[in-house]
Amino acid sequence: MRVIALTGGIASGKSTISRRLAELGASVVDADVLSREAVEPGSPGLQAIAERFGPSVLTADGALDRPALGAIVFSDDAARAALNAIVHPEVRRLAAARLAEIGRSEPDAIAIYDVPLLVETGVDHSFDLVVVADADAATRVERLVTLRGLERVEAERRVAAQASDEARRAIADVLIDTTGAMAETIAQVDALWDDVRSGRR
Ligand SMILES: CC(C)(COP(=O)(O)OP(=O)(O)OC[C@H]1O[C@@H](n2cnc3c(N)ncnc32)[C@H](O)[C@@H]1O)[C@@H](O)C(=O)NCCC(=O)NCCS
Ligand SMILES: Nc1ncnc2c1ncn2[C@@H]1O[C@H](COP(=O)(O)OP(=O)(O)OP(=O)(O)O)[C@@H](O)[C@H]1O
Repeated sequence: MRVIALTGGIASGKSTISRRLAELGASVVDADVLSREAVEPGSPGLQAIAERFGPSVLTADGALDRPALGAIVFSDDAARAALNAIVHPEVRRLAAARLAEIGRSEPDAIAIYDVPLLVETGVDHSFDLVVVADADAATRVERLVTLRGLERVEAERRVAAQASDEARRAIADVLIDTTGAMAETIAQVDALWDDVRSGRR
């Protein structure tokens, strides 16, 4: 099995890329999905969050109130670091387990680990290739405002809570420019897939 890490800032187009790679035959593991599993009702992660942030970050039925917690952690670096310290070790554990499972059941698989915070959490050497979805910060803010309905200030906070474009480019083996037409993103993904399948990458 080969494991390709796919990273990029918020609204950079990672989902578009991983969806296309899945269509082409890759097995995708998504850190955002795992981070939701890590805080399911009844999980130690959710309990730790409730202890650190108090009952205002829980909904009436005891689940995580994501907008409430987001409002806290995207405007407070210390709060975000505390949340990361609770959630990220569990995400890492779940990702390792999922990838190991894929490796066992499909030894020839090309696995994609879609991980928004690869720079922030530290790149180790377990990836055969690092692919970065590359859209500049201004484009990402614009997408968050126009496509996801965030207030501009909120969008800017989220972008500022992440690594810089330069830091992500510095770890990239392959850059996919996601600022053009959708078809151009797809064409770059298809070319990458051909390179990986044929061993050129
Ligand atoms: C703060 C939370 C509750 C907000 O939930 P919400 O549903 O609004 O956002 P969602 O989880 O879908 O994340 C959307 C995007 O925000 C960005 N983001 C999320 N968490 C963080 C973080 N801690 N630091 C920087 N960016 C982040 C990522 O680009 C992510 O793809 C949630 O993001 C969370 O629990 N974050 C901590 C876990 C985490 O780091 N997840 C991201 C990668 S594993
Ligand atoms: N050329 C392009 N390539 C990729 N996405 C594009 C392009 N042009 C516009 N978009 C839009 O930009 C948005 C990118 O969002 P997407 O959910 O793919 O990003 P993401 O990196 O997965 O975000 P998040 O970190 O929030 O999970 C989508 O709404 C997509 O339709």
